[in-house]
Amino acid sequence: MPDADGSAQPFVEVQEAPPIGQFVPVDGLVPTTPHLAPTPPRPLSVPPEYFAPEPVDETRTPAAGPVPADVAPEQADTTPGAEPEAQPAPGTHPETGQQPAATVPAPRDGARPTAAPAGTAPAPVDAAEDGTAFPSAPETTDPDEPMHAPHPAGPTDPASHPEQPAPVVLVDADEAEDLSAPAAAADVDGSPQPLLLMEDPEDPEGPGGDPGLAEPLAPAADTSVEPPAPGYADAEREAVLRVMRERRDIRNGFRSDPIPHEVLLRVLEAAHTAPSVGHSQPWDFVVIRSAETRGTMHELARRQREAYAKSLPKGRAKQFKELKIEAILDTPVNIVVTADPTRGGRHTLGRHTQPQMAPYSSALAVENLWLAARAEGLGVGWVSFFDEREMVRALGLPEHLEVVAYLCVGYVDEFPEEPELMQAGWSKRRPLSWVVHEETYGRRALPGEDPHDLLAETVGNIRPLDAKALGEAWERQKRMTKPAGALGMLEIISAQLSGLSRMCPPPIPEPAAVAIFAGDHGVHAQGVTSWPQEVTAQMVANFLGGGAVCNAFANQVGAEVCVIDVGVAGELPATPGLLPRKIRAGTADMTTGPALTREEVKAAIEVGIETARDLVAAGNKALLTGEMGIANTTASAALISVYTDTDPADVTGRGTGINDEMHARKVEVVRRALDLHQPDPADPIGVLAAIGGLEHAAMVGLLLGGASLRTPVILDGVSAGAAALVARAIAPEVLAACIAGHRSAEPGHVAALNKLGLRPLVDLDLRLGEGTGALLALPVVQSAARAMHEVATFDSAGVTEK
Ligand SMILES: O=C(O)c1ccc[n+]([C@@H]2O[C@H](COP(=O)([O-])O)[C@@H](O)[C@H]2O)c1
Ligand SMILES: Cc1cc2nc[nH]c2cc1C
Repeated sequence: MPDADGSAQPFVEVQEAPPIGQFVPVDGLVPTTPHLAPTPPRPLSVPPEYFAPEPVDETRTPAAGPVPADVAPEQADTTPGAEPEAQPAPGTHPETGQQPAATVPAPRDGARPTAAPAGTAPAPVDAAEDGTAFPSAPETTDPDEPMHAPHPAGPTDPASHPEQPAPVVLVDADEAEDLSAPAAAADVDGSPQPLLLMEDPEDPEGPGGDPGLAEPLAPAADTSVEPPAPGYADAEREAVLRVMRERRDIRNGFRSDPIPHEVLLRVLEAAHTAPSVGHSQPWDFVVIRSAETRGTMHELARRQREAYAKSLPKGRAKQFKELKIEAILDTPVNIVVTADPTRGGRHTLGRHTQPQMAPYSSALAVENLWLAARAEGLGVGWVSFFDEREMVRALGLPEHLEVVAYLCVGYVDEFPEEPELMQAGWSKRRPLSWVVHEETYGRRALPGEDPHDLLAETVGNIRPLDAKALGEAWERQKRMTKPAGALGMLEIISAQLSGLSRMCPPPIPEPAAVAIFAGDHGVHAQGVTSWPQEVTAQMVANFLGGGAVCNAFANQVGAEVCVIDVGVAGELPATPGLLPRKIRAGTADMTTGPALTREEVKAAIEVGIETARDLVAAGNKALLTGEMGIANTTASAALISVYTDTDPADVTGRGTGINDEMHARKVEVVRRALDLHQPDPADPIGVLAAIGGLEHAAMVGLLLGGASLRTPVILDGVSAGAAALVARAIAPEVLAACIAGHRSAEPGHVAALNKLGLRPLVDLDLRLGEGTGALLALPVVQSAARAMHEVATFDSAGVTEK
């Protein structure tokens, strides 16, 4: 198939060469399974504006030799019953030529799912091996290092192949990248971002507040005459930066050596020079050495620890159990840092409108103390497992004081290179580029760089599966004590997880979080559902209260439930667990005009990307899609009709349950909307704006965000399927991260999965949404990864191979 410029695209003639985890229906061949054979690289089918020019990176190793020889060729040789000219079916096991035993449910339209030929040309091996699934500086401990640029593949006009016949590059023929690289790409549609003006941050000290600068501020110097005040010499500056970089919150490895008085004095003096609101210096430091007092405090912390552990999802609680969270008894000195909110009297400068400036000031004293302690070789651990009032009483502190910190201080065996919580896999460091905004919130740019578009940056960081890790996964499966191919689809999933994470065995996808995006739909006015619109908000309250099916399933599998209001019509009260990210209060009626503006679509996609970032940075190793939105199966049907080129009658289902009359109307509503907008599948943002929902757009963002962070995303039902089609139109390689959790009873979902070439793991006629099908599939995915870690090899177990 020629590209827009007439040049031939590799693979396109290979029908639907499906990405990993995919099958493609082609008449005559059953069953179908995902396909992991490496395919040669091809240009990305992504709009050119998604990519910045690739800078030359001298440090990159050129792509090396082919994938282990047995991966692709064996498939071709051993596929049983193949037509002479036929290529092996996708998902054919590279070792045995077998396909998983489970059959794929036949699409409801009667088409039989079949295999597509695999692209079998050897793929170059990914040269770098950083083994880091998270994109923040995998090759360096500095998260703020400048980062690699977007994928070097040349841009390709998506309009040239609007149906995206899935010639997706599965295997990363490129290099491992530091995904925190700022992508200096243009805005997706070139439209300017809305600007918000921000005030300058207030100086916490107020004018002239620093004790060392007590004189009134001099008028600004004439820079043409006087040079500015000097900074520190290079070595001194480096020492200051080093102490900040190497400060750690220490819980392990404390020693009992006493701290000399002069050392502790220097540390407390440093704390006492901290900036403070209105120069009020609201802190006091209570130095505790007594074993009895420390014992009392240890007991208080132990009780709080238990209460916190009980509040955690099981997946997290398991991890938490392994963590040491305080060293009260292991350290010779504990220091309580307090804030006196009354210090300085009622007219304390700067505290008038912001009373919280008093404890903030004491927190700055804590940081000073911490840095000075690090420079002395002293470790500090800040313990916050206390009920503050309980602690005030236990320590006999004056009742008007606030406790800001309880610090455990002592000499240590060593200072870990990374925060202990990172080392334990509890969390990940957020790159600096995620948090620096230029002038207005959302215009992300590091100093000296042009602002970059979040969507473009995310798309630029999505990579195909890593060939080396994929090859290692197949090799390992060959050596595991089981007949080759005996784990069927799970072998494919575990290979996908290896290729995605670039690690073999892959990380076990636990803890996991389901992100439930909630939004309302203007098309509700057309009578396409029998449920009132307010049920969306009511069900959100139910999710947050823990009373919905998704909560029961999440409890069962130990996942966290995270609810995001991206467009609920009504106001939702602030509640723990709810992320208020409303872009607008429901979409407009797509039968009378566009459902959304392009800007709203982009904003909702960004909500999804940010959600992925937050959940992954918080330590989640799998993301699950969920949604809630009365009438959203109408929008899903419209999206699926566009991306599968199927008549609305074949992809419009009964959603929450409707009678024949309402169903006929729903089909006509979808048809009318498509007639009105004539959506162009090559313009995914435009498609979402015309007929999509806010939760669909946010799920697109979650998928892209998850893929860019090399984190698996388990898809739920019909709306997730619709979102995956849109996400693939934006970035075909997004499918490397996607796992179809289940098959919904909605006919559109089957069409979507067929088009995506994804095989669902669970097929139980569910039609609920809210992440339930994805949650049921989670243990299957986790089992696939765990088998790679725990199953013995023929050698190690002394089992004879055949
Ligand atoms: O995920 C599915 O496959 C699915 C199938 C049918 C219904 N739903 C849920 O039901 C709601 C939409 O249904 P409806 O009939 O109001 O369009 C929405 O909240 C979805 O989460 C979800
Ligand atoms: C009760 C109810 C629960 C849901 N969960 C997801 N979509 C839903 C729709 C309804 C109507």
